[in-house]
Amino acid sequence: MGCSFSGLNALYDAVNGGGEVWINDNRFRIVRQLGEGGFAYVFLVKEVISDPPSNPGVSKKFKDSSHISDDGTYAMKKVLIQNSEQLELVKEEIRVSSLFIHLNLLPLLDHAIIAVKAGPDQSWKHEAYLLFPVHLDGTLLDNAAAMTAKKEFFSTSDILQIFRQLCAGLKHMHTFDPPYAHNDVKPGNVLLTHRKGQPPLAVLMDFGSTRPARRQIRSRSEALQLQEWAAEHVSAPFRAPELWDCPSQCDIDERTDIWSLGCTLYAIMYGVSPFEYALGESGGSLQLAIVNAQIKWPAGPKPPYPEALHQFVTWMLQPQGTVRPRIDDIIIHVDKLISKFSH
Ligand SMILES: Nc1ncnc2c1ncn2[C@@H]1O[C@H](COP(=O)(O)OP(=O)(O)OP(=O)(O)O)[C@@H](O)[C@H]1O
Repeated sequence: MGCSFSGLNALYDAVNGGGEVWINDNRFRIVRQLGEGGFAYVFLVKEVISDPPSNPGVSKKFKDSSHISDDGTYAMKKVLIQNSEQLELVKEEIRVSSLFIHLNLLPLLDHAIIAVKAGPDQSWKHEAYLLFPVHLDGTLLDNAAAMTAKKEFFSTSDILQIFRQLCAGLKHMHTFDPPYAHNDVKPGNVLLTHRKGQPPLAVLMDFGSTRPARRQIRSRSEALQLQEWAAEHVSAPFRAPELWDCPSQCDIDERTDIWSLGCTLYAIMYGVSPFEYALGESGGSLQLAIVNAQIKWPAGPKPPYPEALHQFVTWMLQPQGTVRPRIDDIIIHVDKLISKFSH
């Protein structure tokens, strides 16, 4: 077994062959695949209730959670672990995901790491299973792409309400003790749920790159180490300038996320990060466009977003991290825009 199998086969192989998986004391039936990432597959699963319950109350954390779904469906992420470094990364993702409890941050409900015999040499490999509430309306990226295809756009009011919720989730992380940076804020990491008569619910997910935010860089080698880490963990079009070209003497903080937040607000409006847009079809260096904070706005009458939103994005895309606004400043400003543009 390994990456050559489809996710579903791998899962059936790994777990007793019946399309079912146990996570600690709870049994789930796999309904379908929802998505996939680098080394992960995400499935829609439905809890199988045994009669009588096999071991009631043992998996306490999950059973006590306020996120038990009405119809027993959840999202289960299966992570294929190739080596000890990946095992440590998954353990860190599990640790960090368990820290935050906030309406706009996807909670980890339960998890299990198992060892399986795999591959032609039947060597031992690890697999991790992470259980989350499911959001079936897709990510902000999926929604923006579907709308662009239909030549539709989010209203200014919906954009501000979605953005406000992301800020609320990030504020929880940025004001944690110690403060955490999400490090991968982008439309593909925001799950949306449409609600009748209300703006969509926005939930920030994927804490695989989340780390304590504050780092003191005091040498060339520390700067290079940070750049290397960022190249692997922070999506390039949304990555802050100081993570591309880090000075040998500097203090990095959670404002790397504010840069990504600015790119995300742009992408909710125009479908791509501002720096992907700046490069256009002619190509060029993404890094150069980012460190020069080269922002271009799509021309044309549609979509008709107010200039105040453009200025808001430009404010967040301040190339110098130390003078970039903090999440509290952003929230004050977005609340003002909400009262101005929402009716
Ligand atoms: N709770 C959920 N509800 C519905 N769909 C989900 C859920 N979690 C993840 N997905 C889907 O699965 C996809 C991959 O999930 P996720 O981003 O957690 O994986 P990843 O391996 O960390 O991805 P990446 O390589 O982009 O970092 C998401 O883009 C989304 O489409």
